[in-house]
Amino acid sequence: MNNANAIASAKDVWKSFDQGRVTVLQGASLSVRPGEIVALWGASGSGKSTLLHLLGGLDTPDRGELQVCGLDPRNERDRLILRRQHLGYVFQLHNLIPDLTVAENLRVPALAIGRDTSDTEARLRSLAESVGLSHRLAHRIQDLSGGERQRTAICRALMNSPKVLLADEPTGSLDEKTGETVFALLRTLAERDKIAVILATHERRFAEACHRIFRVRDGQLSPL
Ligand SMILES: Nc1ncnc2c1ncn2[C@@H]1O[C@H](COP(=O)(O)OP(=O)(O)OP(=O)(O)O)[C@@H](O)[C@H]1O
Repeated sequence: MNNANAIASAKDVWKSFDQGRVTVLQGASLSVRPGEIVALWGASGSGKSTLLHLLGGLDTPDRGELQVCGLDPRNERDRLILRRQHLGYVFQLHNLIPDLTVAENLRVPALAIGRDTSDTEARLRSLAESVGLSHRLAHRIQDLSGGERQRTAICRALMNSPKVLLADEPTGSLDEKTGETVFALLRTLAERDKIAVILATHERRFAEACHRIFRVRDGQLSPL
């Protein structure tokens, strides 16, 4: 693929932990276009989360190049812009604030960038509607089902209209049917809103339902 069309890319990325004793990524490369959902598929411990963390600027590589929305996640200033405006994260454990309501959780990212209140309210209502959560906006997270929590987490990740969504085993804590619903939602959002979704999963069936699969093995990524 022509890297010029990539909204996110990694080139020959290396990452080790424990003063180099554990080498996880050994020349990993990928590129992702807007509107596609791409799977990082591999066994537990293969380095899927590590790569997502590097792309999201949550950690830095030992070497190699990274690009997300034309910015460099290795650079502190770019990282801040990426986190606030261009990137959304969805994790296996949703990381929502349990005592707050769905609507209150969704306001958090908008508050962080000082978004206008009426704009925020319109956005959260439209997102909640698109994932079937309109009737839950006033409910606290702790009173929701696992699937509803994960759908809330997806909405929260989308509040600031990111161009790239990093999803780390987002279906991992859900039962089979709910997992499928959440996955289908991510795929629809990618296609409808032209968001690039990078999905880490060890489940082959979800990987196969993505537009493209990168197998993560021996520290490298190979397209399947
Ligand atoms: N901060 C860290 N310090 C030391 N080792 C780490 C650290 N983060 C990750 N690792 C190790 O790197 C390897 C890859 O971890 P990573 O979480 O990226 O794998 P994964 O493919 O996402 O696995 P899973 O599917 O189980 O989440 C593992 O062996 C893990 O123990």
